[in-house]
Amino acid sequence: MADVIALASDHGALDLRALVSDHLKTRGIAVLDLGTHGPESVDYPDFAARLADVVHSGRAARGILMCGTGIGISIAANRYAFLRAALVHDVTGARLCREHNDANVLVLGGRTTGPEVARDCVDVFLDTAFAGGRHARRVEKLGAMPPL
Ligand SMILES: O=C(CO)[C@H](O)[C@H](O)COP(=O)(O)O
Repeated sequence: MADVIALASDHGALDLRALVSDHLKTRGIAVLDLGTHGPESVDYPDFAARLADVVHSGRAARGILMCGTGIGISIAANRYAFLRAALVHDVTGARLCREHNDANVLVLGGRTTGPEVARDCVDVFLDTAFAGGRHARRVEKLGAMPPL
């Protein structure tokens, strides 16, 4: 289901995740919401793992992750070799993470990024293609990096 976008966050980005979900649905994009579904304190690695599972199984091609800053959940997501998760704070980052890094996961901070910027970042992330060329060689090297 290449058109499905998976979403997941911890409690630090509940409002932003709801906003992003609504925005995606307004664009006609199918959303697979992986939680968290309440305000209780949870652990962001668990939600990166949920998203990794659905991307790995092919239930979603791309995802958007959020935590308070986006930092912890991006660290967690990038433990999975098939995820290229980019923590972004502006539309330039959202564009370049697609053009240069072929990022398949956008990461936003629920406590650091406002709604307008977040919506713009989502749109640019979804609408920008990987540029390939010299960047393809580098992305291939990312995928081939052995664990030490
Ligand atoms: O941003 C985060 C990780 O990078 C988390 O959302 C944040 O650390 C959660 O903090 P707290 O338990 O104090 O709500």
